[in-house]
Amino acid sequence: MLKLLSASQIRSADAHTIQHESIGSLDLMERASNAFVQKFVAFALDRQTNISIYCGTGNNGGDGLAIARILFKNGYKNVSVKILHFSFKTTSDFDENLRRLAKTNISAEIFNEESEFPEEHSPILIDAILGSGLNKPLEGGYARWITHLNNLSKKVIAVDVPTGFFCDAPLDKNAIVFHADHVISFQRPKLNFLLPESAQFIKEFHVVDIGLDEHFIQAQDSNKVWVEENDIKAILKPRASFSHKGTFGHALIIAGQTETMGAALLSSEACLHAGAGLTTAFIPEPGLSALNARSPEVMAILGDLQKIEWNKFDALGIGPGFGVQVSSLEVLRKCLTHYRGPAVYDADALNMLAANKELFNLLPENSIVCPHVKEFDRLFGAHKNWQQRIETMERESTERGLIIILKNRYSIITAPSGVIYFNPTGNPAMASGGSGDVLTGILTALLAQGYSALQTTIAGVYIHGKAADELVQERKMFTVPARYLIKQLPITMGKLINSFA
Ligand SMILES: NC(=O)C1=CN([C@@H]2O[C@H](COP(=O)(O)OP(=O)(O)OC[C@H]3O[C@@H](n4cnc5c(N)ncnc54)[C@H](O)[C@@H]3O)[C@@H](O)[C@H]2O)[C@@H](O)CC1
Ligand SMILES: Nc1ncnc2c1ncn2[C@@H]1O[C@H](COP(=O)(O)OP(=O)(O)O)[C@@H](O)[C@H]1O
Ligand SMILES: [K+]
Repeated sequence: MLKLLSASQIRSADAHTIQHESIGSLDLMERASNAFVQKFVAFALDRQTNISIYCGTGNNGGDGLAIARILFKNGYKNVSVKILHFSFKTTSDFDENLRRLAKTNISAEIFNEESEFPEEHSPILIDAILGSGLNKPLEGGYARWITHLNNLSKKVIAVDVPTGFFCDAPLDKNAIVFHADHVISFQRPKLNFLLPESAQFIKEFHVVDIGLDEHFIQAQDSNKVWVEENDIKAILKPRASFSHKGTFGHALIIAGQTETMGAALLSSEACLHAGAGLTTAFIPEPGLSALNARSPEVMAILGDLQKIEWNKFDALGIGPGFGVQVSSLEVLRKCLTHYRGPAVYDADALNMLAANKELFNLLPENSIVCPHVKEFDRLFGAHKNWQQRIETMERESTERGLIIILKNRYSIITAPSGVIYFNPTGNPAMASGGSGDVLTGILTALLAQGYSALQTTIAGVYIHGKAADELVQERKMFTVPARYLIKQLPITMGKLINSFA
């Protein structure tokens, strides 16, 4: 897991690295600029392309000057620099890079706040005006210039952070920000990149390593972490030689109504594919032939609550397509009063918990709840922004001992320990009904196999997104309907098993 840092912690990591690694700040800037260019080159632009680099006079601007020089050295001969000299203050590394730039043939023009906007013929703009040093919303000359540059509708690649974009403070949707097609950011993703409010400012971000001291970073006081593939490899265990279906637990999926039987089929089929030893689906009778036709491996209990032997099951997943009518509520109540094992609460189970707060208070510790944003707000009340939601889930997880997954592009997981996990996998090809039902199946399967609730959640959310990423990257699928996701699960999980663990 990688600790996520605030802008000021990154600044400390910069300073620490400079102090303890016998590297000067200028060399660190050169390293950062080289890392930027290496990523930039991978975009495979024609080297004849005109590129305008807009620089401020701080260290982000210093990066921009160094990037101009390094791009030029890499064969990009049509690079020009425009310096927005709006402040008397310059940093020494900016000054030194300006001296270095003067020794090249790269054209550089200087503008002040009142300057007329120059003609802009380059299709590519690099934003090195302001970076993580932003300390207040843009106004005056910066606001005027950024509004103008946005109106040009060029391709924009930002250095570290787009100008005007706060890394940590809640984003204002009316903020003036230099809209970026790509951000090439240093060392760590910034918190706000991971939240949906950033989408109006940033299309895609990339993180490049600039060699800051990782021991120092990992020792910082931050409760936010970025999950990595190795974390999942450390969780998932290979299947032992003499194992049998009993080894991998019996999962009960409670889902589906006549009109939403698909949700029950998807979640129970996902449970099967994610490795539960036995899967039983509690469904209404009209779904039986569909279940048998689709997943003959899955057993069924038809509609009658009395038939459920609660202590027979090692894991429970309840909610997908289940409805919120009286009979469903009765089943949910029975789960909360009669079942003591690990469980996943999703979809309609969450809607019923939202409407019946006394039941929500019965959720045992270490239960997993996995709302999407609407379910989340139904459960915990309306929120103004995603940072508020993170605060709520952190508080609810620690106070109630729950594991909460707030599903999104970068799904957020909070644990009773107070740690907040950000999941890196997943993509917009998954954005269609049924994807969440698959996640419930995966989580229930992992619980049945004996993984702890936290291990289950971190691994399950990762595997879910990773399966979709593989289908998009390897099979070039434009959309990933849930049933394709299910078929991919054993393959994705197979790749994540470390057989020497
Ligand atoms: N040694 C280091 O600290 C390194 C820094 N790097 C770069 O340095 C950047 C941070 O540099 P700086 O701290 O110099 O800051 P910036 O270059 O982001 O900003 C420059 C200055 O502008 C002023 N400012 C902030 N918000 C403003 C606003 N709304 N209106 C007007 N002025 C405003 C502040 O005084 C700030 O220090 C990073 O984003 C990264 O690009 C990299 O070169 C890596 C190494
Ligand atoms: N743009 C996206 N990027 C990454 N993951 C996505 C995206 N859109 C949807 N997903 C994932 O798909 C799932 C959708 O869940 P949910 O909204 O509950 O769907 P449903 O209830 O229709 O099955 C979540 O796990 C979510 O993280
Ligand atoms: K920038």
